[in-house]
Amino acid sequence: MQYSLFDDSSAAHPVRQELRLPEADVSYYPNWLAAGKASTCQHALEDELPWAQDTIKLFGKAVKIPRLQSWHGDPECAYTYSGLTMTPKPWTATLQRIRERCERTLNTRFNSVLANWYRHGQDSMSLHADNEPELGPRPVIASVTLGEARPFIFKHRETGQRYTQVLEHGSLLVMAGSTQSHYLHGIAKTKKPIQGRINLTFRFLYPRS
Ligand SMILES: O=C(O)CCC(=O)C(=O)O
Ligand SMILES: [Fe+2]
Repeated sequence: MQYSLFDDSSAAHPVRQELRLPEADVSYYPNWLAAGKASTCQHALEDELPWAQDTIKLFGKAVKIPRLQSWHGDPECAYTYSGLTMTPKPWTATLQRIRERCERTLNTRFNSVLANWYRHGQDSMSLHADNEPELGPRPVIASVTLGEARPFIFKHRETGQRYTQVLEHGSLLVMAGSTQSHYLHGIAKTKKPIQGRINLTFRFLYPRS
């Protein structure tokens, strides 16, 4: 597919908003990708990735996750998520382009990405922290939204205080510092009739020693 994610000036100096969450480091970049490019990426990823509804173990029972997923990365990355060990599939052209753009905005490296496809309002992700040992103690997690806007919920682990940031089409949310130590995050179900959303969370995994 012929399109460039790099030929617009907004890529070099995207507008950044700092979210006011105590004991966290969270930034939000609205319109990080222009709407047309974000839609092109969304539809390319729908076709490109080998989406699957994976199964996790919940209290000893096999349960299908309420969304589709696909995990991609450099060959040395293997990742355990809710008891499910995944070996990464190779980067596709669209994932690689978005990865490079994230790396350029944040001046950091990512070696893997978890793609999530929330097909409708009944697809969700329960509250969790991205705190697997492979991520290290203060991971930088870059989360790109393509498609329907969904509220992203933060819940402080000690106080229980909740914060919501609606993640819009083409936006980038970055969680860094001690965010994962102090907060859980997730995407709730909704009864509203809504369109699909693809979310990409780029991570850097340290090899297991
Ligand atoms: O869909 C989202 O915005 C959240 C995804 C997420 O938290 C994850 O993949 O760990
Ligand atoms: Fe997460």
